[in-house]
Amino acid sequence: MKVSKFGGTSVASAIQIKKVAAIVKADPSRKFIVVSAPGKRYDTDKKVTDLLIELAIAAIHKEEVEEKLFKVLDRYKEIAQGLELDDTICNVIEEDLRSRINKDQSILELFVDNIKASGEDNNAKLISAYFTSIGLDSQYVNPRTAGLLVNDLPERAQALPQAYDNLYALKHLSGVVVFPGFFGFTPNGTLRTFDRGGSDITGSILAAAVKADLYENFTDVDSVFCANPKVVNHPAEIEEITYREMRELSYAGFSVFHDEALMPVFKSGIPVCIKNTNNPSAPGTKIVAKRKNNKRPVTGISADNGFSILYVSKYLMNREIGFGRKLLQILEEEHISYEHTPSGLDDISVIVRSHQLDPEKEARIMSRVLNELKADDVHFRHHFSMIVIVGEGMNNSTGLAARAASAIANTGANIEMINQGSSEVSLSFGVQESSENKILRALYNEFFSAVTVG
Ligand SMILES: Nc1ncnc2c1ncn2[C@@H]1O[C@H](COP(=O)(O)OP(=O)(O)O)[C@@H](O)[C@H]1O
Ligand SMILES: N[C@@H](CC(=O)OP(=O)(O)O)C(=O)O
Repeated sequence: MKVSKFGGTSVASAIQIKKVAAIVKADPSRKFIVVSAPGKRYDTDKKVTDLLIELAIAAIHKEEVEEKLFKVLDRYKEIAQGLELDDTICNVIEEDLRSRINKDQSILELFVDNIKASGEDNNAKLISAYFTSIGLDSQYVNPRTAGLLVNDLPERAQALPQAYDNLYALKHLSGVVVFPGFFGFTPNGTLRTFDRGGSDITGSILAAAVKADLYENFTDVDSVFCANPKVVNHPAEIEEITYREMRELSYAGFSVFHDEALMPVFKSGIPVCIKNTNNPSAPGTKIVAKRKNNKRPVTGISADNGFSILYVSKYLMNREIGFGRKLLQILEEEHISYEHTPSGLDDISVIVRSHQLDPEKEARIMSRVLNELKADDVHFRHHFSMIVIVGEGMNNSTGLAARAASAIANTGANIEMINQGSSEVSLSFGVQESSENKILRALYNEFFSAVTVG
């Protein structure tokens, strides 16, 4: 039995949803269908989730919401018409959305999460109605009724252990189950969404809970590529990749699969297959515990921007017991998580995602580091990208860091930071954001050109 998740691009229009139905019909073992909100139909289009965020913000600011509401409703109407569904489903969706907008706004994150989640919730209702209309025995299942329990982190919820036992019971439902991705409920009934792109997480939780044989993740590309196809021309396809490699690459910028979606299936040993809704006969990419083919040291190279560096120097830092702990504690108290901490004898840098910072926070942190840690120098630098080279074979390969550094140097770009992950499956380079794409292309040429990918 399979859990099949269809991403935003796969459910963005009536034409796409017809392809989904054909895929589901073609294989009776596809019992659990997890769906996203309608995504982009073309490059400059807006995802319904983004339209819903705009709607929620307008409501919070007491602005006129009707126009924004109709932008969302029109997407569903166009889909319903293309699928030849009558008005009933659109009326259900409009009523649902209006009731969410009229909810209490005293806790803003709760209000926004509730509106955001309607994207997948209403799409699941619509897709189930369509399946039924074409004679496919199907039912929409609500995550609350099903017991998808999560902790109380707004926009970043995580499943609670109890969720897996609750969802196991869905195995006994008849027909195809259509399940909305992206959100769950706390034990006291509060709706919480996962991180953006989090329908992948729902699919993984469900696959682990019902002990699926395979978790299929349908998207708009034939496979996971060795590098972002929007930056590198025709990158090589990856046939098989380990959970560990995929998590490193997803976290560092491969937007095709959410990094947090790997843990539930990894723990249960359920293989994942990334497939293309527009070309379902293509074999796709398998994510597995152990790869057969290890002939190349590097499996993929990813890049992501939006990083800042906190630089701290103090003479004799190496002799001071607890300096690193105190520094990280200051960040902890500002609710900032960190990515890397490369250090020298008298200095340390902390790499953080820039979206966690603002000018006041930065000023507070710098002042505390100067006053409490008596640092000689402290400052923030912004607009950095992290380029990460990943491969299970890297720990047995000599000279790889030198090859990477020289490929980067040949682009004329400066390396601001190098970090070898402790697991030795990854090597990260901090570079200026403006050099990101040319470095990614140079590294791709260094490690992949003229090599057969297995
Ligand atoms: N290394 C990669 N391999 C494949 N796709 C990638 C990679 N890096 C970025 N992408 C992008 O991820 C996109 C698919 O992810 P996403 O837009 O989240 O799809 P969905 O709508 O199915 O959730 C692809 O269209 C592709 O442009
Ligand atoms: N719709 C949500 C969740 C999601 O997973 O979407 P997608 O499958 O389009 O990445 C978002 O845009 O974040």
